[in-house]
Parts: sequence; structure tokens; C-alpha cells
Amino acid sequence: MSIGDSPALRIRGLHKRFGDHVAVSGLDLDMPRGAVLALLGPNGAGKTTTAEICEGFQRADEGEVRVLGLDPVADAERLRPRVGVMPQGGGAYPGVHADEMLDLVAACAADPLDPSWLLDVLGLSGARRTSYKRLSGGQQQRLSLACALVGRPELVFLDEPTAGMDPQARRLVWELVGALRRDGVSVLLTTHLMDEAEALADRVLIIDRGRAVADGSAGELTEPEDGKQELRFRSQPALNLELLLAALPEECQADELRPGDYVVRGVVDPQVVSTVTAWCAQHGVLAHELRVSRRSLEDVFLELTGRELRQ
Ligand SMILES: Nc1ncnc2c1ncn2[C@@H]1O[C@H](COP(=O)(O)OP(=O)(O)OP(=O)(O)O)[C@@H](O)[C@H]1O
Repeated sequence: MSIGDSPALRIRGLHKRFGDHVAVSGLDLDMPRGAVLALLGPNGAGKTTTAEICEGFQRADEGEVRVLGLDPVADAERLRPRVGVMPQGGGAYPGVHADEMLDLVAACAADPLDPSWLLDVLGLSGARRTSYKRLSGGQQQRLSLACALVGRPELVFLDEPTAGMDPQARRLVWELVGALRRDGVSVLLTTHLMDEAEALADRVLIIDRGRAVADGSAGELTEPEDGKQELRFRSQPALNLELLLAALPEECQADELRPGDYVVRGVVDPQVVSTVTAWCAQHGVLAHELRVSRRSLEDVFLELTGRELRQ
């Protein structure tokens, strides 16, 4: 395979330790050209470490990493003009003005986008003469995204790109990622937002404790197992679910996920729906937002990575 045909990313058996702490443990990852891949995982799962190894900012202890067919450390010079990076939390010299920073990055690219057009697209025209430290958190994020995109990269790393952004800015970033995909740019996105992964990514890789625990499209990952679906509804908190369970087929489960938020899991056929609504009527319970659906990506994520808080 020539370098031109090579995938955006190919990782085999990646290991990375910090002292005694294992951050990445035997990770494999394949990302074709033009794909948007979301890396999901709890805090400390190894997402940023993996991305930084691909970006050439950290060295792997073991394993093979190929970025656009090249080695991110040995071929760093060749990769730099082809790859855009939006790091977690951004970062810049505090006194630099927004336009100076973007101009500086643009000057390093062979065929940059017009920086003032990009500032405009990202809603930063009014802040072009504002120093980095005086930009709001969301504006700093947008400037960081502009810096990642100004060189017309073939592959972009976006580490929690919408963290701390207001809904308008988040929507703008989503639209931009959609535009990148339409232009055939490959995007590796790390995020904690399930709706972001579902909306943007062709593929989702869930990692936990440095290992891949699931890989597929959001649709594949949330596919009901053995025809099992969920019936969800909202009502007053603390319904007596023992009574509801007694009316349902034995293999069904019923849980209160959050106060007043109920789920019945199992083979949810028309009979089960009718039993639940009849039970509600009998007990004077008004069920709101009753719907039969597949598991959400968040459910799959919590099933795979557990519900306990990570240290
Ligand atoms: N430079 C470092 N020195 C020591 N430990 C580190 C370093 N960088 C990361 N780690 C540790 O490696 C593990 C993986 O960190 P990483 O930042 O890759 O996780 P993450 O999945 O990106 O987490 P988050 O969602 O919180 O950003 C964590 O336990 C972290 O504390």
C-alpha cells in the first residue's frame, strides 16, 4: 500500500505508561480516510494520551502508530502541514491578539485559508484585536479550532472541542465538522458528550482503562440485543415497581433510572406496552413521554464502563 492510500490512522498494540500508571494498554484503532471517529471513555481512560501519541507530542512505549501512513515522531516534519490539532484546553501566549495568533499559524502553512474569513466563520471577527487572555473560554476554544483548520489539514484532532461552549457555539462547531466530513477531511474527536458522538461520528470507539471495549457506528452499538428494546416513561417518583414487575412477563426488568424516570427492559412487544399502560391506569399513574426505543449510546457507555465515578 502506498502512503497515499494509507488510512488516516492505524494503531496496533499501543502501550503507554506514566511511571507505574498504565494509561494505554494494547490499543488497536483503524480510521479510514474521510471518516469522523469519536473516542469516548471515562475520565482517565487514555483518550488524550492516544491522541497526543498520534499527534507526535508523546512517544509510545510499545506498538505501531501510523498517521496518514507515516510515523508521528520520525516523520513529524512531513506530517505537520497535513495535520491540524485542537488540544484540550487550548493554550497560547496570554498577550497575543486573536488575529495575530491565527496569522502566525497560517504563515506556517503552504496554502492557508484566509484567516479573516475563518475568524468571521467562527464568530470571532469582533474579537480579532482582543488578547488571548481576555477572550471568553468559548472564544478561546473557537480560536483554537481556527488554528487547527487554517492550514487545510487532511486530518484533524479535536480534543473535547465543544467543552465549555454555549449551545450556539456548539452548533457552529458541529456544522463545521459536518463541512469537514463533506470535504473528505478525517477527524478524530474525543468527547464526553454522547449526543456529539452520535451526531458527528461515523464510528465510535469506546475506550476504558486504555483498552478498546467497543467499536462501531452509534447505530451498531445501540442495536438491541436479541430483539430486546426499552420502554421508557416519566411519572411521579418512587412508583412501586415490584407491582409493575408482577404484571409483566418474567424476563422483563423495570428500573427507576432517576427520580421519576422509568425504564422497562426486555422483549418489548405490543402486549408489554399494553400491560404497562393498563397497570398505570389501574394505579392512577399518568405516564408522560412513553416511548419504545433502543438503548441510548449513554446506556451502552455506562454498561461497558460502569457507573462508578473515576478517580
Ligand atoms: N503526563 C502525565 N504524567 C502522568 N500521568 C499522566 C500524564 N498524562 C496522562 N496521565 C494519566 O494517564 C491516564 C490517561 O490520561 P488521559 O489524559 O489520556 O485520559 P483521558 O481519557 O483523556 O481523560 P479525560 O477524559 O479526563 O480528559 C490518566 O490516569 C492520567 O492521569
